[in-house]
Amino acid sequence: MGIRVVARIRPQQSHELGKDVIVSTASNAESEQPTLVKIPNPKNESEDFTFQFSSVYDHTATQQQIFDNEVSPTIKHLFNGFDVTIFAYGSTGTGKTHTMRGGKTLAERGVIPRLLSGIYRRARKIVKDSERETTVEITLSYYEIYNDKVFDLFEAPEKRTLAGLPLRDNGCKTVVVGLTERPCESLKEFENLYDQANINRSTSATKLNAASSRSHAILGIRLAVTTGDEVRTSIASAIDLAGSEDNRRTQNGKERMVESASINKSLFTLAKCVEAISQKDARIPYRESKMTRILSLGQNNGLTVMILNLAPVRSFHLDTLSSLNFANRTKRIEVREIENEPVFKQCPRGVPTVSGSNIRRQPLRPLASIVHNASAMHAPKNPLKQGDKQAKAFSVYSDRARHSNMGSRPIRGEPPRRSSPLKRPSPADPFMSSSSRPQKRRSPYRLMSRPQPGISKEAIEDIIERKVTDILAARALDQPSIAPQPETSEEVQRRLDLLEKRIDGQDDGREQGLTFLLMAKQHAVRGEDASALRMYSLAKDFFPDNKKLDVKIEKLREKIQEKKEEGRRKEVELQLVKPLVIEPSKKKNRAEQDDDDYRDEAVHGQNCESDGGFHCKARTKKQRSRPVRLSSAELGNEDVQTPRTKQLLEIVNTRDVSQIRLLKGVGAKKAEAIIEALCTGEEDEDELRPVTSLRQLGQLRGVGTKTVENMRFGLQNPAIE
Ligand SMILES: Nc1ncnc2c1ncn2[C@@H]1O[C@H](COP(=O)(O)OP(=O)(O)OP(=O)(O)O)[C@@H](O)[C@H]1O
Repeated sequence: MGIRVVARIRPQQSHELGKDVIVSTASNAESEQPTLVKIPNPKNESEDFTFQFSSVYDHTATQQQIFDNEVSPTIKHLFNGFDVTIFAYGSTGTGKTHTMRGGKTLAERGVIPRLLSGIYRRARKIVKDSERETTVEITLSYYEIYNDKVFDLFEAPEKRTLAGLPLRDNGCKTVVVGLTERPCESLKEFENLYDQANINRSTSATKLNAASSRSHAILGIRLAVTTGDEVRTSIASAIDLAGSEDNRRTQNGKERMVESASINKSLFTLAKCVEAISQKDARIPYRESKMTRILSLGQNNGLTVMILNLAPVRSFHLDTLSSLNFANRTKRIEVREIENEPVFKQCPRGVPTVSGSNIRRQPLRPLASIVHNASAMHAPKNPLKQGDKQAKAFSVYSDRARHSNMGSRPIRGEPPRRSSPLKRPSPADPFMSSSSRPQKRRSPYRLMSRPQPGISKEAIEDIIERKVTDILAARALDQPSIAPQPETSEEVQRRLDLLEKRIDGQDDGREQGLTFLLMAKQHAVRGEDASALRMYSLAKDFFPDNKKLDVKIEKLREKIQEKKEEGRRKEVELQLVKPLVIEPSKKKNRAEQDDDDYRDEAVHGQNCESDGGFHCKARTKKQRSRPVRLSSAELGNEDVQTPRTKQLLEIVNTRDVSQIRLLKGVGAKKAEAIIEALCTGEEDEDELRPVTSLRQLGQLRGVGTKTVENMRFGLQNPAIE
């Protein structure tokens, strides 16, 4: 079954009234509902391009209509175990967020709140009709991809790390490591969660949209329908993509430009993926951006609806044309109409359990028939109404019934799954395919037996890999000895699983280990020592001989222990000593410290003449308010450091935004940039490299000598202490 692409043309906005409307809709001879979008050829206005989609909605379409016709029919399939993906695509300011999220009034609510409302309604009905024998559990995750980094929208922005959440490949799909999953029992609860999370989403005003989404937002709704021992799980993904931007029109400033470049790059990669899929290329460049890595690897194994948002006016002409062309290619992608296998609560080992992190999905692939028919598609199949202008042949494609032979094709490394039982097409259900019989399962080896002329090297490798995986899977199923013993503890079982994966060569243990290391570092940077220790311990499974890791774990344990003891000691002290007693001695230390600083600066000032970049002078106490110029010795030499330099380096090496941002001339943004510069290139190592000299600090991207001078000078400010 193909991706269902529907177009929605938004109304003119107040500032567009009186402007030239160039996008129109039309119906073809067979249906009343418009299915065609018309737009003039920018090079020859007397000629129209015509694009055909499953449905087309003009400015009069209501939120209710879009939901009832395009989204509501997917709900029952979701409850039958099919994954559903609904995404809005279009250039900035065309109505994606309006369509997906919508407004606050009942009538203005968008696809997402309505979808949740429909899901809860159906869930209640199922539970009631089954007299509570069937239960439905709904869990939510919500994240954004901002500047190619993944951030959990259920977490407050202060908790974000610079690098964002890491991605991990898990079989055929990419998962976000460490994403919050929130059980959500009612629509009310959802509304609260969703509203709160949307505050965390990155939006800004641009010239083209007063509340422009600067990120791609992905809401995952996981459904687990349990009847007796059987659990049927499926996921609905509702995605509000950020809009592509022509920066000649946005007049974006520097920061918006960086976001815009990232948005455009990911959308360009999405377009390249779609192009590669429809060209049947062996390599689909989904790894070139996080958004495509997450999306193209999987959300499409089931039902997919793309809502193409368009603006009607001329100022969007080229953007609209480009979106229409993209949508035209997208609708040719076939996705497999396969439901998720139910699992059993007490399933034997070897049967995959379904959870957020291990549901297997598949990359988008074109059907052979689609490419085979590509040339036929170049000519419009649906005659236009009389009087309509003949469309440009190359831009019109028919959406009419095509069928897929892929429904029953087994997924690599997985037992064959049932294809959709929903086969009879009906106008009320746009997702039913044309065949009325359930498709037969096909042996995974059948593909192998047929000679395939002109087969590429990549295809051969792919077949070999599939064969090896099948054999390994078959072998694993034949080996009762590896079934778990009932008394095996969870921890032992986990370790056995990891070991088994490594022996089978099915998992790159190093990659997973590095992910744990990276997370450990992120926790350590945030000062969350206990979580860091847990992550390091998990990483240890992958690097059992790494002595450094042992030392790190040991040190962290000691640190946590010390902290605990310190805490206890402080508690006791607090009970015994008045806090005010501390103040005078603290002040005295500060004064002593200042004196030391001046003495050090005076000594090092003697070496200044040879330093081309920095000049320092011995100063008297009266000159304190002027920034201190630094000697080359101080800049580069780890041994010659004043207490203040040491203090500065210590602060920087905490990699703690809250501390670094307090330095003079730094602020939150620069602090983040400094930490990012410190973390760059460390992903593959298991050691944090400290900055050991001011010169090194000054060489970090975005810092420079002036900033170093300022930061160091600012240490006189008592606020730092
Ligand atoms: N169908 C519609 N009816 C009424 N107003 C609409 C409609 N579609 C969009 N709008 C209005 O147009 C403006 C831009 O819409 P929206 O913010 O949804 O665009 P967007 O595509 O999400 O933009 P960006 O990619 O920049 O986030 C908003 O003020 C929105 O209310």
